Amino acid sequence: MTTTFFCEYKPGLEGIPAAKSSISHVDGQKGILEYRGINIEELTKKGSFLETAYLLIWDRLPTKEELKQFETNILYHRRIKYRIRDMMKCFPETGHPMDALQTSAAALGLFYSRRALDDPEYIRKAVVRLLAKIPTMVAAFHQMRKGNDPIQPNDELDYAANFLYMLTERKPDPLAARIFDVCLTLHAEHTINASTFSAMVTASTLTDPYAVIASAVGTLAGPLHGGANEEVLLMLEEIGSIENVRPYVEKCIANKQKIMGFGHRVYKVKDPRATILQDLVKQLFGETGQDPYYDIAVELERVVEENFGHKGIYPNVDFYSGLVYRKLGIPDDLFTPIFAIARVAGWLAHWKEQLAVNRIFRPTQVYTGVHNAPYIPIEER
Ligand SMILES: CC(=O)SCCNC(=O)CCNC(=O)[C@H](O)C(C)(C)COP(=O)(O)OP(=O)(O)OC[C@H]1O[C@@H](n2cnc3c(N)ncnc32)[C@H](O)[C@@H]1OP(=O)(O)O
Ligand SMILES: O=C([O-])CC(=O)C(=O)O
Repeated sequence: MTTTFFCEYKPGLEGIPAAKSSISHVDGQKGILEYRGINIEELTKKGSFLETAYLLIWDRLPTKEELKQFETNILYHRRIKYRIRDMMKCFPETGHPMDALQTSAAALGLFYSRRALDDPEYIRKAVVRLLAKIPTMVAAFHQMRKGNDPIQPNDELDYAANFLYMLTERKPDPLAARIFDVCLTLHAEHTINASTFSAMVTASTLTDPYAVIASAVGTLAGPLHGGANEEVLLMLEEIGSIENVRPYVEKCIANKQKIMGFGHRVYKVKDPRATILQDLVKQLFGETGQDPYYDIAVELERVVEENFGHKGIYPNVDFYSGLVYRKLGIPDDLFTPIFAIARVAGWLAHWKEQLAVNRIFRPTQVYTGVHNAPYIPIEER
């Protein structure tokens, strides 16, 4: 029997619509990103991360009372069960925090997996629990791998400030907390990227939301996606000086090696989030002094544009974020977990949207193997 294919096979599903969504929109030619129609520049200037999460998940900006209630609910659920802490204590301290996060997010399902997906209250609680507990789990693993007890959430601090506090046990200064909150808003959502697609595929089987988030965390970790933010700093260190930028780019061209933090499936101009993040690094110079890696990054952007601009290869969101986090005193291997903390908002919005119109994802493939192959007994192979 022959199978008819109605559309051309596209590696990486480039340009193939796999869903309808009203959550966010990217104009890759003009460099515009909107969440529920609101431009990202506007949201980062005027809004907060939790307000943005509410907007993404419930399709409108919250009223003052709704936002207060949402923030209070999240604050109330920030602690994690001692059994999850004990489980995390057994993780190898040399393990990557993204692996620790994926495992811990999945473990939440052991406690809360009722799967009442048609119950709005179940959905609301899952949203609150995941947004509340993921940062606590990231910070707890960070403390425990250093041999410390986890630092309990501080009820006087908001979402962003509390995360920074749980990393250091020091209340961050208001500018640092505000900049971190802007970073979370910037990373909260980005249409049907790889990790969101992963979340949607997992959601489409009607499994529990903890499995949805765990699968998305695993996908985000890769160096072609969220994991690139950590790789960028390694690359800047390897380059080491402004003079080495051009030889480094030439070496990448000769070896057909990707330059981390550059290129995007959708943007053919500079990612608008990279522009905002670059401004944030510069703002932090006022507080913590210049950074030699920033100068290398700027030169790298110039040389990459010179060589690859014609191909539409410009900095993406992962290029400048690590420099901001370093200025905030955050260790490099927490950069991608921080991306995950923010992206939980977008993943949950897509989970909810998927459930409303669900049909299991089950694409087709172009079979390239043989037929009627003989079974050769093991002694004859
Ligand atoms: C949050 C995020 O996920 S943002 C992306 C983070 N990832 C990175 O920064 C890793 C580096 N970038 C990349 O690997 C890619 O640009 C991706 C994965 C982001 C997008 O991949 P795709 O859309 O599949 O583009 P693809 O890899 O096919 O590249 C298209 C062309 O641009 C080139 N190219 C793309 N990105 C880069 C790069 N960073 N450095 C050098 N060349 C690049 C490719 O070599 C290819 O060239 P060719 O047509 O001559 O063969
Ligand atoms: O959209 C993409 O493919 C990757 C990206 O920038 C994101 O997930 O933020």
